[in-house]
Amino acid sequence: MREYVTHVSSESSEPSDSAPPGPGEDPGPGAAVELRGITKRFPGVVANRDIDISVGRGTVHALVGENGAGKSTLMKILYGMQRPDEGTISINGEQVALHSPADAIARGIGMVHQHFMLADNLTVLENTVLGAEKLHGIGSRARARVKELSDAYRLGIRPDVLVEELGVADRQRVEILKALYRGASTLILDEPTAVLVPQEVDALFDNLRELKSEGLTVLFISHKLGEVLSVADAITVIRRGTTVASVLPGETNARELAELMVGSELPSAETRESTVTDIPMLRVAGLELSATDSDGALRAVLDGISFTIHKGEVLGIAGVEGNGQAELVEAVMGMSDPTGGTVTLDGQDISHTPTRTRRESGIGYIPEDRHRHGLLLEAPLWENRILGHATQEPNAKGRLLGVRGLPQLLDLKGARRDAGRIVEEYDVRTPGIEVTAASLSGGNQQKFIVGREMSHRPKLLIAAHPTRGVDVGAQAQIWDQIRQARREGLAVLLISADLDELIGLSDTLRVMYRGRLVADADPAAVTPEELGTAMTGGAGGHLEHDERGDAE
Ligand SMILES: Nc1ncnc2c1ncn2[C@@H]1O[C@H](COP(=O)(O)OP(=O)(O)OP(=O)(O)O)[C@@H](O)[C@H]1O
Repeated sequence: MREYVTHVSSESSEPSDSAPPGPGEDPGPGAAVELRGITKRFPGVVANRDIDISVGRGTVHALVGENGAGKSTLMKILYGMQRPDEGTISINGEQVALHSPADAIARGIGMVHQHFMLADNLTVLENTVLGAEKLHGIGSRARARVKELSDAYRLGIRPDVLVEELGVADRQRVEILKALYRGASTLILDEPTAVLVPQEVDALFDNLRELKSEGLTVLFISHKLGEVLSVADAITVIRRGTTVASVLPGETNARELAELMVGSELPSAETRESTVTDIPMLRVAGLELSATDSDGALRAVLDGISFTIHKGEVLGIAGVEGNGQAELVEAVMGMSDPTGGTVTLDGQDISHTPTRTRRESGIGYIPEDRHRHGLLLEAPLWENRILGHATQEPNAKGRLLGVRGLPQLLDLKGARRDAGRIVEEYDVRTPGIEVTAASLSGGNQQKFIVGREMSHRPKLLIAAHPTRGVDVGAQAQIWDQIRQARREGLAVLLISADLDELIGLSDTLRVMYRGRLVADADPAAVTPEELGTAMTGGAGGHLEHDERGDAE
């Protein structure tokens, strides 16, 4: 295995003088990517400041840093989506100007975004060649090339399957294949493990090692420091827009990395203490929902779901994405119309009440898709303070007018003031509350949503992936906030792909598989691997399997 690791130092900031390789020529050792003195300014923010990174060809290079540190901006610059204000980009020793992703692709840069960009109703093969070639009449050459790439990198691609039938891990492999098909020799992956279960993470890392052994270069962003240490050959730490260190995984550990990222020590984890009462807060009984498959068959997406969450209890639901968790959340929030079953909140049957009423009755909601359900991306932050809470203080004033459909008067000053408070208390890194939600980094958007939802002191918090995309420091802070509220009686329905989060926060853990709750696990005893097995339909370990899936 070849390893090229460059430390950020004065010597390494010398410009590379190696000539670009000719077509088909072995590029030999050297840097696949060199970024020198990259600076990028947005109004009120310097997102990247004099960044230096050298990524060795044929290595896996990780980029870590707290939320808003500037990682995504830097990767967007390398993928031609943003132009730097200063600095140079060299690819395989040649200085380049990238005006668009097409330029980057032509230079052998591929990117797999966090939100996949595949067309559900097309096959894997069609998705792979889409954009690179005309779709009608995909020739046998394209098919052969897809198979060849899939075999060479052991991606296990089935070309004729519809993408909608694939799970998250398979979709990710299609995205990787798609980049390889376009000739990528350097792959950028943005938080690739955020949505994978442990077994899938292992499989992805095998794929990355395979790519590396064939001479490809991988550059990835991650907040999961344990994973970074296990797969990367080199790690660059970015803090407040600039590179502060480049380290070797063998010479550091997660704590040290976290300290480099945040510039201070991390809060230590809290010990487990139970605050569960015997007062039911949310009772879900016999929830049923069906959906029509692509072949026209009716399939149960919620199949007799029953559970109770008490005051002071966190009920965690483990499951591979797409097994009904999203539908369960929508049903409890009143965003869908289940065909059977009841939802009771604090003794009130809310099965047929609209979402707004449910929120007003005390449900806080951290949605899975923050862009679709959590934020108005083009609106300023203070307006986002109002979203979902337009009839509640501090966003509304006066009494209800009693006229149907007329809300209270909006209290814009109140909303502004409180948005400022959330920014302060939840350490949302932003130049102010007047900027759009879209201009915040992903992790900072998430912190704002968590702050907003916790501000209304909900009785029940529905938290879908509450710390997805946030850095380790902010994650510890959000966990503390949830634990603190739980101590004061909050009930939480927690859906998460982060098994450490599920195990660490939950008082009760259940596994969802194909629309049913199929197993119970003791959070104090179960391991992430055992949970991962149950989530993919397996049995064993510290889990009690429930044949009917409706133990209530
Ligand atoms: N289009 C934009 N307009 C204005 N500001 C922006 C824009 N994109 C990013 N920023 C700002 O640049 C800074 C860096 O953001 P970036 O998304 O690169 O951070 P990140 O390290 O990827 O964070 P995270 O881990 O939360 O994804 C942040 O302060 C962000 O608010």
